[in-house]
Amino acid sequence: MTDPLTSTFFAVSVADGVAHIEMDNAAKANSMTPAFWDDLPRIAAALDTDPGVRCVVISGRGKHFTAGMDLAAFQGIMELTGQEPGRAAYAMRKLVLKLQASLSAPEEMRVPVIAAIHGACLGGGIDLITACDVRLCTGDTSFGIEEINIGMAADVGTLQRMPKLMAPGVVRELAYTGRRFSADEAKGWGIVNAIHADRDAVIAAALDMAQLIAARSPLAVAGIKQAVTYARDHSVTDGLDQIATWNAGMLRPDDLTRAMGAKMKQQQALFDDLLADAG
Ligand SMILES: CC(C)(COP(=O)([O-])OP(=O)(O)OC[C@H]1O[C@@H](n2cnc3c(N)ncnc32)[C@H](O)[C@@H]1OP(=O)(O)O)[C@@H](O)C(=O)NCCC(=O)NCCSC(=O)/C=C/C[N+](C)(C)C
Repeated sequence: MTDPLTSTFFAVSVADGVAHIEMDNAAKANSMTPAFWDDLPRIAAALDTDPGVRCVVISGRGKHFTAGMDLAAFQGIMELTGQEPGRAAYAMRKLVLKLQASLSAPEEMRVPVIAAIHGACLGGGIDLITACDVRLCTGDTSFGIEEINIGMAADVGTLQRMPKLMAPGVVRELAYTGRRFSADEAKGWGIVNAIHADRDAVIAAALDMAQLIAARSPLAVAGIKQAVTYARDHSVTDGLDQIATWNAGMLRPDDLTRAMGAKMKQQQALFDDLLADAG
């Protein structure tokens, strides 16, 4: 059977509870080829069902995080429009839904995903990072909702998730104009948590954060991820109801005892993995 972590686009490694997914198409600025779209959901699903994985870092090899959609592949997509209009529209909708599912994969994982961003982060790159839990970047990162510059509205997550992460008026400006924006602007708007000196430093910081998360109760971390995403999409009242039900069912005396016992002794608590099939 083929290893689900094997990919022509990504290099994946797992150590001490942290998975590192690296985009590895550096010669083309990690532009998103068909292998990106096919492999990301498969890799995310495989890591998510690995009980030993407790946090994920995603980064890019080479000079850039990602230049977004591979423009050569995009030409191929456009050829669909040469078909009978109804069928072409049907096929295009199906394709966009497939691309959306790929980029929703980080959000749908039980474990947090941290994006370590450097260089260019354009177009599909913004879709990708807005589906992650946490974003860190380098001072030289250049972001852009680039789709308007190729004559289209972003359609795989940016316009839906980004206004929930920062001021909608600013998102509109960036999406309408397609102007690139800096790391300082991104930090000022709260879409990135911190700026680091260079690629090595941002990846090291992301891996350090991932280690801290990996040392926490994986059940509690999964509960937090689910609650924050639920709260984003529902009212406060519904969110409070959701977390009450979650904790009523999922709060584990074992984890509480271990966490509190270790805290009293100023030690690091050790928590059991989630079951392999816990999803
Ligand atoms: C700023 C960029 C990314 C990098 O600039 P640079 O000066 O550092 O490097 P260079 O321009 O020489 O690029 C290195 C090689 O990478 C190739 N490249 C770059 N971007 C792409 C791309 N998007 N697709 C394919 N190949 C790309 C470039 O041709 C060089 O290859 P060679 O050495 O010539 O063989 C700068 O490259 C840049 O601005 N790139 C364009 C970015 C762009 O317009 N991206 C599209 C964004 S729109 C999008 O993502 C839409 C998504 C919607 N959806 C998902 C639904 C399709």
